[in-house]
Amino acid sequence: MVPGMSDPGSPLFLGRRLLCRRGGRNVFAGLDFALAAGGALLLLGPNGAGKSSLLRILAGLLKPAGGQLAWAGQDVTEDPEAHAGRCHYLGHHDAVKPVLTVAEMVRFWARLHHDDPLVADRATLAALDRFGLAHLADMPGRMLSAGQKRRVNLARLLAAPSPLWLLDEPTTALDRASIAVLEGVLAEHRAGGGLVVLSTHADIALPDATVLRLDRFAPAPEAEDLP
Ligand SMILES: Nc1ncnc2c1ncn2[C@@H]1O[C@H](COP(=O)(O)OP(=O)(O)OP(=O)(O)O)[C@@H](O)[C@H]1O
Repeated sequence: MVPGMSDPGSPLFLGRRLLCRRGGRNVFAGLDFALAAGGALLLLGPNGAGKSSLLRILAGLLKPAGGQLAWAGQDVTEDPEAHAGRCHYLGHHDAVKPVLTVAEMVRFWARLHHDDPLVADRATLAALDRFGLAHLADMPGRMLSAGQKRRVNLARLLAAPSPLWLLDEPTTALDRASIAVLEGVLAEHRAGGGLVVLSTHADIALPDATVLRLDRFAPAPEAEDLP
């Protein structure tokens, strides 16, 4: 069981009447969701529908123009640090440092999470192994391919466990075998009570996920948007 989880079945992470406004325009409005431990939200919709914006709102990186977000019944704005501590947010850009090796980057995350360096090192090795990166452990970030960089980012999900995974198009640049590994990792995270919110334009197995089509929450054009 991931630390910080409540009983399976009861809603743990809730969004109510979320309104997203960017660049002076409403992107989506009236968006509700409820996720219990082990639950998943699959965000779909065309380019510009607001998938990345919603993920940034859920991570606390972007303030919604309206609505509420609650974790275990508490508004997340009451304790933003606690919320940041329970999220793993993976955006479009891979946080890969050109001069650090694969192992150094993953170990950085593991040591943030695990106080005992031996435990952190074990978690690093396990994460590298799971994402097929063990043979690249000593390779600097600048020499990695796009898919290898993406796998380094995904490895931190395992190296530094957290209950809420917010993943923006995580399959980008991954080959089919790596997508299968990711699918297995997501399933294990959920089986342990973890939550997943994931946007994608590709096929990925996320059994029993709640599907949110962001374009369905597009508000009617505002007066100033009309020609
Ligand atoms: N930094 C920004 N400033 C202003 N508007 C923005 C900004 N980033 C995104 N937007 C706008 O917000 C809307 C939603 O963008 P977002 O990136 O959330 O969509 P998306 O569904 O993730 O798209 P894609 O499938 O292309 O990744 C778009 O109309 C976009 O132009």
